[in-house]
Amino acid sequence: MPVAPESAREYLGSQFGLMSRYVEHLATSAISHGLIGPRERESLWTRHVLNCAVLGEVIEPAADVIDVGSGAGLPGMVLGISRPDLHVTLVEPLLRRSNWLSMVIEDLALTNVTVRRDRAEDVHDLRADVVTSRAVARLDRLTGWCAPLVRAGGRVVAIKGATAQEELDETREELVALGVVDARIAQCGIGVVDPPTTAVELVFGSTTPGRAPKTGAGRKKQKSKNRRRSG
Ligand SMILES: C[S@@+](CC[C@H](N)C(=O)[O-])C[C@H]1O[C@@H](n2cnc3c(N)ncnc32)[C@H](O)[C@@H]1O
Repeated sequence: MPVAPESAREYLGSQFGLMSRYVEHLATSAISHGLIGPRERESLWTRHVLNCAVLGEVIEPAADVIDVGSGAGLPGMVLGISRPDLHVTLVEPLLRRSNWLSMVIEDLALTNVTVRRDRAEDVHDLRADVVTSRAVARLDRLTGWCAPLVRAGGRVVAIKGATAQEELDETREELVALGVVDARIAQCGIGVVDPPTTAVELVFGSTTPGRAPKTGAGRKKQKSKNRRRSG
């Protein structure tokens, strides 16, 4: 099994044992099922688990979290394990991945993590204080999917690489149109992971965010529907 760095033991405290079991699943069945590349095996603890666990630094106690595009549970499963106070829903559309996630939840007996097999944009009945994601889509597209899942005053927290600021600058207009009232970049895990994890935090206003405005054909369809209704 991949050897955990000392910082993992210190950082995770009482949750270290459970996280080690999750890493065992990542290093075995997640690789054999093609959810994680075999070359990632030696860096599971640093590039994946700790990189995601430190995101907990910007998530308030007992928050409801939706993780969009969880894949092998990154960052959602890691947050659910490292922070048992959170209630986490993993949204993942692919059957093989969502089945694997359910199997891990059962094996670890996690009562605060559930899986929803769906695309984020097709989820209409869930809202959370924080919507997380890593490596799923560019910020404007991702926010279009995530905004309807955020409670009024809540946040999207997306792990991004070194280009976070550039992506934020390029998409600012679209983000404002989607209801974002404040955007900032957080460095998480200073002294725990090197480099620290860069996260973009998008704060939504006090009114509930809606779906992305319809364009072209969608708008026309809606107009003619309205005409039929009023006629
Ligand atoms: C590159 S993987 C990243 C997985 C994981 N977040 C990580 O960092 O390792 C992207 C994941 O997003 C999922 N995905 C793609 N489109 C999605 C959508 N519209 N809604 C939710 N998940 C989506 C894919 O199935 C895939 O598991």
